[in-house]
Amino acid sequence: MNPQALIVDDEPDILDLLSMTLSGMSIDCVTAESIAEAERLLSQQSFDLCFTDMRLPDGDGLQLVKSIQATHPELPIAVITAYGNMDLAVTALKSGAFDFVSKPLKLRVLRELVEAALKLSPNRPHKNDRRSRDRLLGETELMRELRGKVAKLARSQAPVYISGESGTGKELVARLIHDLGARSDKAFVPVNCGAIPNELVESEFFGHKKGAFTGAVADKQGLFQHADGGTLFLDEVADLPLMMQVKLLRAIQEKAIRPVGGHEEINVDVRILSATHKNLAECVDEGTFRQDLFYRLNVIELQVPPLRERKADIQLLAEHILQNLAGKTHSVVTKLTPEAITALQQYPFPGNVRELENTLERALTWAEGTRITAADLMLPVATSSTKNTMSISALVEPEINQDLESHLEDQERAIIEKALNETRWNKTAAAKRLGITFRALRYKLKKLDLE
Ligand SMILES: Nc1ncnc2c1ncn2[C@@H]1O[C@H](COP(=O)(O)OP(=O)(O)OP(=O)(O)O)[C@@H](O)[C@H]1O
Repeated sequence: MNPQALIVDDEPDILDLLSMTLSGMSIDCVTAESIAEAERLLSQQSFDLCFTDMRLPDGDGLQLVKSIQATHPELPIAVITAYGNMDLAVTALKSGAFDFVSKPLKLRVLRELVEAALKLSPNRPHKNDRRSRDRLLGETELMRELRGKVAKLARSQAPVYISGESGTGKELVARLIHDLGARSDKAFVPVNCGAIPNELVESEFFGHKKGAFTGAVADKQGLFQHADGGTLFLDEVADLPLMMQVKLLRAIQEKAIRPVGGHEEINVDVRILSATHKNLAECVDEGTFRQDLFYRLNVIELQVPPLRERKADIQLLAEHILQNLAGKTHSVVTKLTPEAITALQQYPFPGNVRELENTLERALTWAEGTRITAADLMLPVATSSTKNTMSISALVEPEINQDLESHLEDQERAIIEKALNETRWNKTAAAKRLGITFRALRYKLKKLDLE
């Protein structure tokens, strides 16, 4: 049987265009001219997809989005909005619409939307639930809730802004949203926005034409093209230079990009997920992040809680990490003594799950036999503060005869070395722990002769 679509609209032109396009894709269409008629049809037969106009004779499309959320949460519903009415589109996405299309309808956009919607078959969530439980571990209420939200967001095309401290699992969450959704057979492209030098950022995102600048020896595709049909994950999005923020906003709005040195626009169909460990709303207040872009990225915010708020999951996570490490080295799984587990549960983990991974990997090198003791963990003495900052208490004893500047440099060097050691010289992770950009860290490494 062909997939069934319900189209709710009272404009004959739109009805015709939609019916023709969908029929061309072997989809059977049933039309309704009002919310009441749509609800009657929904109670009588099952549908695979629904389109609704925003303005209907007996109410607005949002009403229908909400009632379908309540009665048929598995049914993808797309809203048709007037050209340029982004506010309404965003509200619809927040209310649970799968996606939106603006008038005048573009056939390409319509087809992509329909294809994505049809990939979400109603019996997928159960399978998904097991899959996400195996990857995003945790049995605390917080983690169950998070997995529920991830599964729901995977069924939508809405941009999601993932907030949370460093190392909490934001990228893992983004990957899951992609893998459980309709775009999973296309690429998931993660990009660390803070790690791209300013002068290259535009060409990294949009690609360039041969000869566009010195060194552009051949045409090159950008990240948007790599992610076409899939998902672009903008990690550390707060670090994006302002000039690039304007261009990114345009690309998202137009669903098109122009390579550096190119004259033609290229259509792209990309779902945008973003994250940062910074407070993006504060960045907007401080003027370092554009409000309009924030509004477009943050259609839905998903918070990943810090590890210290889900201590009951620490043991489960630790055992899983040790199992993985044993698998990598083909050795017997090392166990934690009860004291070691207690020590882990009492430590605030400012670096969250990533710090737990690093702690256990380091402990393995100290552990004797197949047991990790509390001492092997070498956890820093917890400071009273549980904030996501490092303890910098007396890293380097000041020399009386030292001038202030070289003393500060020594302190800086010691803190940076500590962060680098704790992140196994992963500069991106170290920069995050230090609360500075990748670029700033690179500069400091050079200045302090640490490279
Ligand atoms: N709930 C979890 N279950 C299993 N592994 C997890 C979980 N949360 C995080 N991890 C692991 O912890 C590490 C850090 O996670 P991830 O890179 O997703 O964090 P992040 O919040 O994106 O960090 P950053 O802010 O530094 O970019 C990864 O190896 C990830 O697989």
